Amino acid sequence: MTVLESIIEGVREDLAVREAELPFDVLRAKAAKVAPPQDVMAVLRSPGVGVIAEVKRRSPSKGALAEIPEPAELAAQYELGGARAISVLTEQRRFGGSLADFDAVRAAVGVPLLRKDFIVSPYQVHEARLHGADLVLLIVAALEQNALVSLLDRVESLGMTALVEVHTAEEADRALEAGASVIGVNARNLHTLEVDKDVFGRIAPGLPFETIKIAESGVTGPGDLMSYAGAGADAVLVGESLVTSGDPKVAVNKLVTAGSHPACPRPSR
Ligand SMILES: O=C(O)c1ccccc1NCC(=O)[C@H](O)[C@H](O)COP(=O)(O)O
Repeated sequence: MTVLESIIEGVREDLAVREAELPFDVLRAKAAKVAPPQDVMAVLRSPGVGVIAEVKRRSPSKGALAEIPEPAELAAQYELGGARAISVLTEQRRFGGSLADFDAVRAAVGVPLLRKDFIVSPYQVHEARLHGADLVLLIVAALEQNALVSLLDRVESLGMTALVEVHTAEEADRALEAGASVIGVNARNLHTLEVDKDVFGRIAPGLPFETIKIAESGVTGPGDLMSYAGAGADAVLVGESLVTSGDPKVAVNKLVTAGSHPACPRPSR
């Protein structure tokens, strides 16, 4: 079993518990009453290379990263530093996240929020909406094509935006066939955990100009942002280097400053 398969096995077990506690129909009805999501496409198309800053306590690849006793405080620092959006990991077993973290962050910041989890069921999409998500991650490697199409449609039917994550050219083709408008190219192979920062540069130039392109993982500072920008990134998604920085506001702001510098190559939208 690969790392991704084992994560999903745990996600399905935890999901079954939540479904038993709050039936799908009740969840859907509650989610329908939540204030509508933000126009994430407009935010992601704004000038400069954006930073999506992640609340990430631990990971299968690195183990414990940061305690983050107050995710709301971390997120507020990200927002003050200029993050364009914030990603909150809600998977508990491997990443130490939760929907309670998501709620705390939602209450603390105004920027769009990404529910970063291993979404395999419509239940999780409505759950994301119930908790105020604007963006939902869909990982191509975790989904059969029919499921990808149907979850993407569901995310969009609820007014949210799907960040469709790929790691290979074949997965990028599947994402485009499914109708993805925002594609994240993850440098991390979720089966082996190997990080290859050149993957973005191999895949992104082949994507349509109008597709929003997000470079995920392995960003350690402005140099990485600049090189992802040179390969066509509209935004970078950063976790580890921010949560371990000691000063997340400054660390985000260094990236934001690099992404808005006139010398930073970026798509003119
Ligand atoms: O981070 C991991 O080890 C990991 C392992 C298996 C599945 C997903 C994983 N991470 C999710 C992410 O995509 C990253 O949290 C995100 O791109 C930020 O990456 P980084 O800046 O390298 O923390």
